[in-house]
Amino acid sequence: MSETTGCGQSCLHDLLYYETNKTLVIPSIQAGCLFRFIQLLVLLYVVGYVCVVQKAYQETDSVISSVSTKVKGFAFTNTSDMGPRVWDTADYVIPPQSDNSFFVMTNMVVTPTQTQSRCPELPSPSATCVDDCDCTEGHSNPQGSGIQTGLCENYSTTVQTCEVRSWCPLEIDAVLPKPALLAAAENYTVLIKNSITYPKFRFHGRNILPHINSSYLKRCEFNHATDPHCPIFRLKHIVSEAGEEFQDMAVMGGIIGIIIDWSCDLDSWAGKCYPKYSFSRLDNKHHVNNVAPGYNFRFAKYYRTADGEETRTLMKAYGIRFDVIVFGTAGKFGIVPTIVNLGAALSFLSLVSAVSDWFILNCMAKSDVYKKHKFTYLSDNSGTESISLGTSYGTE
Ligand SMILES: Nc1ncnc2c1ncn2[C@@H]1O[C@H](COP(=O)(O)OP(=O)(O)OP(=O)(O)O)[C@@H](O)[C@H]1O
Repeated sequence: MSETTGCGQSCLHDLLYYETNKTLVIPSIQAGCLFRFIQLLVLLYVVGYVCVVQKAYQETDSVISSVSTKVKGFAFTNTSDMGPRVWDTADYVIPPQSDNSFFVMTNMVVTPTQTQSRCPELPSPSATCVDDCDCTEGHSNPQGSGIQTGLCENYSTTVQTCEVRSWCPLEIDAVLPKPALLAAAENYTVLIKNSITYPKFRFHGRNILPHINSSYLKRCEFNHATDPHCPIFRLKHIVSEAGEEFQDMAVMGGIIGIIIDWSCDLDSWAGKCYPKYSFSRLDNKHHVNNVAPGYNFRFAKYYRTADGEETRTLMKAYGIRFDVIVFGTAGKFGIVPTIVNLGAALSFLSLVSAVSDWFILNCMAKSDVYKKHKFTYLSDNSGTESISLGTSYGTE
């Protein structure tokens, strides 16, 4: 009981007694060096990392951007389906314009003069038949080509398949042209127009920089080393910068990212704000898991024959979709972040004496002597110190 009372009293005293710092000068070169070294580390952190690297004195804003693109170039094909044919931008850019991306057709499977009629389904385990009982009228397989009529017909002299109501003749895409039909697409060029704004700082920018004039625009071509600000890019160059071979990619198609980085320091002393371009393949190109590779879709062009019958040319288009990805954060000096971050960083300075004290009181040879002088307890009634100040403890 008395022990509890004693502890309670001492806790109460600890709580109510006033503690104040006193300065203890330790004439130790070792302790002094340690103290200055930790001070230097904190200062380097504040100046080097917080101010120079992090630029914590700046306010920041995220970019808002708009993109438009225009592809140019020609390709020539001579196939049995289409005969000799020149392809220009209106033929191979599908759709003609879209948000932040453009698709360039590089390869295709063309099925001309399809009409609404009946024809035997392409041979597959689910479509082959022996007689009409194997086919169900009205049945359709999403992987198939149409709606079954319920009849079993000769597909060839050796194979019978269920007849379907569909656009006939059916598309056969088992064999893909290799090299790609529009292999010449590697020499197409694309003009990318990109306007950005940082609303907080009322900053507006364009990737067609002020020093670019129309004659330069007509002849320039982007190159990291020689023309890093030219907004016209050769497709082959984009794909090779993304680490891919254009002709390989042209066969099955794929997706490439054109990344425009507008990260800028808008302080007047920091220099101009220019876009930085980089390129990367975005779709899966995993060498092991290479199921369903590439990028393709179908579209058709519809006609009416002289006798009024509707026909169409079906295209299965393979190609490269280029996604233009714009990102960036701008920073500019602001008084509020400066005060807040500097205050937070400088509060680390209080760590310096804490770390030094710990080292001196625990790791140094005379730590017992230093401990005695570090804490002085004044007795209640006499007002004299329990350990006298000014005790000599020698010099190291
Ligand atoms: N893909 C491209 N490759 C090379 N130059 C291009 C490309 N797209 C546009 N240009 C050129 O860049 C300039 C600006 O193009 P913009 O589309 O603004 O003007 P335009 O007069 O409508 O172009 P055009 O009629 O030649 O398509 C023009 O000189 C244009 O010829």
